[in-house]
Amino acid sequence: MSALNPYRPGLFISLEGIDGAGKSTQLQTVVDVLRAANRQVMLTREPGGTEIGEKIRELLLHETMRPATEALLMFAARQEHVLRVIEPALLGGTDVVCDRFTAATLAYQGGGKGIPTERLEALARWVHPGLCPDCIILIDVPPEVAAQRLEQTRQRDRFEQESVDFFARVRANYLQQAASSPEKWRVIDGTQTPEAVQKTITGYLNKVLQEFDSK
Ligand SMILES: Nc1ncnc2c1ncn2[C@@H]1O[C@H](COP(=O)(O)OP(=O)(O)OP(=O)(O)O)[C@@H](O)[C@H]1O
Ligand SMILES: Cc1cn([C@H]2C[C@H](O)[C@@H](COP(=O)(O)O)O2)c(=O)[nH]c1=O
Repeated sequence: MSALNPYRPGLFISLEGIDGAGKSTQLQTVVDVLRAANRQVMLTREPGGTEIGEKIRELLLHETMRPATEALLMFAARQEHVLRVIEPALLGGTDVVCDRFTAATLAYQGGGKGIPTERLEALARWVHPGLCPDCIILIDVPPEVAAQRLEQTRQRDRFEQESVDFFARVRANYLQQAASSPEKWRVIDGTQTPEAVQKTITGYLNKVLQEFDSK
C-alpha cells in the first residue's frame, strides 16, 4: 500500500524541474532504487505515455498555439494517461515513476504563461479526482544554469526555446508548490554533480520506502 494513499497498492512518484535541470539524467536512479527494493516499477512520461498522448506531445512540442490550448491539450493527454496507464498500474500494485505530472502544468502554463491556477486546478479535479503523486522530486536549478546546459547539448523544442525569464517564473511556481506541501515535495539542488544528485535522490527514496514499510 502507498504511504500517503492507504487505499492504493502502488507508489506514485513524479519528477519535476525546468528544462535542462537534469531530470532525464536521474529518472533511471528513481527506477533503480525502487527495483532494488524488489518493487515492480513502470516508467512513463507527460505529455505522453499513451498512443494518443504521444501524438498530442508532438503537437505540444512543435506547433505554435495559445497558452489555453496548450493547457487543455496537456489535460487531454493526461486523461488518457491516467485512465489507461497510471491508475491500472497503481491499482495492480506497480509503482509509477512519471516524468512530470500536473505540477508541470501549474508551473509552465500557470506560472510561465499566466493561466489562472484556479482554472488549472479545476481541470485537474475533473481529469484525475483524488489522484496525485505520493511524492514529487523537484530537481531545482537556476534558469541560467539550465539554459547553458541545453545550449551545449541539443536542438531545442518549443518549450526549450523559451526565455530565461519564462523559466524563472516556472521555477518560482515550482518552488511555491513545494513550499506549500513540504510533506509531499523534495527539492534537490540540481547544480550538484550528477553523482551527488543521484546520491541525494537515493537517500530520500530509501527513507520514503522505510516509512512505507513501517505502516
Ligand atoms: N547535475 C548535472 N550537472 C551538469 N550537467 C548535467 C547534470 N545533470 C544533467 N546534466 C546535463 O544537462 C543536460 C540536460 O540534462 P537532462 O536531459 O537530464 O535534463 P532535463 O531536465 O531532462 O531536460 P528536459 O526536460 O529538457 O528534457 C544534459 O546534457 C545532461 O548531461
Ligand atoms: C507535463 C507538462 C510538460 N510541459 C512541458 C515541459 C517540457 O518542456 C515539455 C516536456 O518535455 P520533457 O523534456 O520530456 O520534460 O513539456 C508543460 O509545459 N506542461 C505540462 O503539463
